[in-house]
Amino acid sequence: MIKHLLKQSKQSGLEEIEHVKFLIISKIAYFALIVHALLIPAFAHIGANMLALVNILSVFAWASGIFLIKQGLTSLALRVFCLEVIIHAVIVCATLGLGAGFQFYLWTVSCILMIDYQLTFKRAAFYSLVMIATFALLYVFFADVKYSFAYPELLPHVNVINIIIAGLPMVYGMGLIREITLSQRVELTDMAARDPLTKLYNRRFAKKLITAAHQKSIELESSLCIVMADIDKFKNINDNYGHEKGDTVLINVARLIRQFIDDDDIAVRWGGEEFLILLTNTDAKQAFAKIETLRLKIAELEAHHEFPDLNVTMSFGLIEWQPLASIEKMLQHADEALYKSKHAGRNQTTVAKGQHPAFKDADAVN
Ligand SMILES: Nc1nc2c(ncn2[C@@H]2O[C@H](COP(=O)(O)OP(=O)(O)OP(=O)(O)O)[C@@H](O)[C@H]2O)c(=O)[nH]1
Repeated sequence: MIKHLLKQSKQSGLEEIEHVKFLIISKIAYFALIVHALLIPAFAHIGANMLALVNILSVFAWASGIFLIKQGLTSLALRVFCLEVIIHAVIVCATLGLGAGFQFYLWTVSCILMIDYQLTFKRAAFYSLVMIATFALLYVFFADVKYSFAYPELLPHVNVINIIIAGLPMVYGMGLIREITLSQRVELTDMAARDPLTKLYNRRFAKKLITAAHQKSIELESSLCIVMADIDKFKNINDNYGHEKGDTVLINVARLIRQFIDDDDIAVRWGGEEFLILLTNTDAKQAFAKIETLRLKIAELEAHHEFPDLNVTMSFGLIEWQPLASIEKMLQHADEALYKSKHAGRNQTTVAKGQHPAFKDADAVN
């Protein structure tokens, strides 16, 4: 239920909490309105006419609150509900005694007040403490009030029902805060790990992933390839078609790379128009074939009706990771291979010198 509500809410952060709170409070308000309306004949039936009258006022208070919620004044509605609950709890306890359990709603209200973000923390805490003090004072002043109406045998059941109904919003509220906190933590971790434009991993975060993938490849004795990739003449794209189009090209290239790699592979926005791809379980020969396919796909990418003459190509440099070599050394070799691709005319893939038997005779494979 909580997850369902969170999914309904598209906002993030405090707005998300406010929106979910709005959904919950709306539901609770309708529920309370119906319960209070049903209690009017019930109280009249047991002879507690005063309570029946109070319940009419309560129905009016809950209906006003619902109206305020519909006007977008959720926080004000919340305060109306809190006031209603306090006054009602005190009057009911003074009339029926504490055995019916209506005093427990004060605890519910004290929790709800703490998640009213329009109140400062100090003020919310103060009001909550007033609720708890009121709860304690009820035991001081009304401990001796005896139930003197019809159906006394039902009192323990009413007590249990009130305890459960009063407790549910507290458990529900804690569950809600827990889910929101968890989902926001995941969101924040993801935001810290990814480049906002391309949604690929950013360089800082990727280093951890690359190190972990390297360790794993050593343990499994599997091959691992580092590929450095750079969009050709990207400055010209910006200059000729505008920075926004340049951004779109970056997004489209990143999407293609993401679609192209396997689940265990890692794609990183390494710099402005430079990307790093880590291909796991892949030797240099396989990586070369794979990257060549990607290169051709990228060259087909920007047949854009708006800019029919816009060609996007990429140059690549790749190296198979020698298990004992450092990440810095491997990145340096992959960069050198990329530089060779650029130097040899761009839109090509170069395998770093002497890195794999399949390429042992070649300085570079273009
Ligand atoms: N639109 C856009 N441009 C960016 C972004 N980051 C970097 N750039 C631009 O990318 C361009 C990179 O240009 P250069 O490093 O000269 O390289 P190049 O034009 O791609 O030439 P070669 O790499 O030699 O093929 C610069 O003009 C940067 O302003 C970005 O996030 N969006």
